[in-house]
Parts: sequence; C-alpha cells; structure tokens
Amino acid sequence: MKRHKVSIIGAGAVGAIVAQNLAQRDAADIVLLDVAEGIPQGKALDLLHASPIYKFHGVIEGTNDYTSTVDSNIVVITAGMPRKPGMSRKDLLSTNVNITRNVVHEAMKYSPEAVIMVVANPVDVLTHIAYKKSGLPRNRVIGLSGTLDSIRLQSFIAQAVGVSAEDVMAMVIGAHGKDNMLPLMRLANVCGIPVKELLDEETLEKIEKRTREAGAEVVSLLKTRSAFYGPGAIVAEMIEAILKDRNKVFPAAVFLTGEYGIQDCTLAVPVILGKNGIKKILEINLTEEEKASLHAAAQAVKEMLASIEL
Ligand SMILES: NC(=O)C1=CN([C@@H]2O[C@H](COP(=O)(O)OP(=O)(O)OC[C@H]3O[C@@H](n4cnc5c(N)ncnc54)[C@H](O)[C@@H]3O)[C@@H](O)[C@H]2O)C=CC1
Ligand SMILES: O=C([O-])CC(=O)C(=O)O
Repeated sequence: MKRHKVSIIGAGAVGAIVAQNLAQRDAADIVLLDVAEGIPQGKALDLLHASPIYKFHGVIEGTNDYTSTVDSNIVVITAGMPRKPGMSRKDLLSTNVNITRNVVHEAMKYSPEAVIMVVANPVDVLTHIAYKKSGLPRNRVIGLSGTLDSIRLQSFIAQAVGVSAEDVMAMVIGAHGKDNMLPLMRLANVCGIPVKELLDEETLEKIEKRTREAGAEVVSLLKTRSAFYGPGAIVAEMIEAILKDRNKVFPAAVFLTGEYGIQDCTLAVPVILGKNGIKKILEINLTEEEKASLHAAAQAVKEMLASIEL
C-alpha cells in the first residue's frame, strides 16, 4: 500500500516535534522543510536514526527545496516567528502573514490537492489567509485553534480530579487567544460524569483561567520561546485522524459560512476530521452567554483580518 506523505514547513521547535510524533506513530513519510540551511537536513537525519526504536518504516527527508514536498497528502505550516515574554500572538501578525502567504504559494505548486494544517500564530487569522490564498475548499484548510487549548484543559481537569487525562473530555472553541477562547466548562466531563459534580466552582474557575493563560505561562517559563511538546502531539493526533479516516471530533479553525451565525471568518468550532480533512462542522447548542463569547471572538479575528491585505 502506498504510504501517505506529510510535509512540515518550518523545521523549528514545533515542526520537529510534529515530525517526531509522526515517526513514532509510523503515520506517514515525512518531509521537513525550512529556509535555514542544514537545520531540516540535520533534524531529519537525527530522526532517521531513531527509526529502529520508533519502528518507523518510511522516508524522512530534510530540505530547503519545495520540489521534495511534491504530492503531499498534508502540508503543515509551522513556519513563523514564535512569541517571547511580553508579546501577544497578535504581535506576530505582520511577520507571519507574509511567511504564510509565501509558504502556501510554494506548497500549492507541488501539492495542489493537499490538506493544509496551519499552526503558526495568530493561527485563526493565518488559517483564514491560507484558505483564501490556496483556493482549496474550506474542508481542506484546518487551523490548530482550540485543540491545544482543549488538551490543556483536559490535563488540568485530570490533575485536579486525580484521574487519567485520557478519561477527560473537554472542549475549547473560539479563537486561540487568552480573551477570545471559549472553554466549554458546562460540557466538560470525566467518562460522562460532569466535572461540576467532581470539582467545586472555585477550582473550575482557576482551571479555566489557567487554560486561557497556558500558552503565556509556558512562554514566561521558557523565556525565549513558546510551547512545542503539546502542540506537536496534538497536530500529529489530528493528522492521524485524517490519514486513517478516523472521524474523530476536534475543535479546529475553519472558514465559517453562516455556522453559529458567523460569516466570512475563521475560528475554532467542533469538527469531524477524517479523509480529506473536515468532514462535517458540528453545530452544537450554545447558551446565550456562550454565543456572545463566540461572536466576540469572531469580531476580534475580523479586526485582525481588517488590518492586513487579504
Ligand atoms: N496554534 C498553536 O496552538 C501554536 C502555534 N505556534 C506557532 O507556531 C510557530 C512556530 O513556532 P516554533 O516552531 O516554536 O518556532 P521556531 O522559531 O522554533 O521555528 C520556526 C521555523 O520557521 C522557519 N521559517 C521562517 N520563515 C520560513 C519560511 N518562509 N519558510 C520556511 N520556514 C520558515 C524558521 O527558520 C524556523 O526554523 C509560531 O508562530 C508559534 O507562535 C506554536 C505553538 C502552538
Ligand atoms: O503561546 C504561544 O505563543 C504559542 C501558542 O499558541 C500556545 O502555546 O498556545
């Protein structure tokens, strides 16, 4: 059977961890591409050496040349500047918009049918740009928004209750940013048991706050850069859901055309991921307060979009 191929554009911290997670799952052949000479080649070679341990049976290539990415099933965009303490994700906008435009243009030349997964920040805006620039149908352009926030929320709940994180279901939708994400605490549960039956209000509020600030908490500890283990793990999980047609539910950034009453904007809502990317957008019932938060998130994304040329 022909193996799948995933190209990761941006062989920095997140790109390398995505590659490592894919190799450990033997999920696909991997191309690591970067503008920096030697970095993708060196990381690909180092990762190749782990093949006997990871039981990886495919090809790993490091390159500076897009021809190597030809016929990729998935193109992951991890190219872009990460933030440092004191910066917001929005501060990355002008630099990363140009990088995303260029990456999409190059990648589409060689893999016009790929699914694009955008990771670089501000991710909701860059996913919107990748959608517009690529000309792909919206189900093939997916942003890592909400998903990382969700696994952070799940981990914090698991710690507080004292259960396996695998048993926690919790979702964050909206935009990927402290003030514009919407942790759906009302629906969070441990094997079907509502978290409100397991944790008191004050603990839940602390968990919600920590989830909103989790990215910044990592940045403040690392000092020179942002998170990479959590992002790398969840990107690989989403990729595997697509390649193996798993029909798994994730929140992910997608261009909305009226769902949740939102038009012409990209932000995270629950979707089913499988063959060809997003198979379905799930429209769940939200409370009036949640709807207002989601619309405020859309407004914030639209304001960022208005500040750049599309
Ligand atoms: N959506 C999310 O939840 C998350 C998003 N991020 C974002 O992902 C991006 C990458 O983060 P890191 O890997 O930590 O950064 P990094 O600085 O370690 O790596 C970025 C890489 O992109 C490369 N690059 C820059 N311009 C390029 C271009 N035009 N073509 C190809 N490669 C190019 C750089 O040479 C560098 O190796 C950042 O924007 C960060 O904010 C990071 C974590 C989570
Ligand atoms: O915090 C950042 O800048 C990187 C990111 O999006 C995250 O870790 O959530």
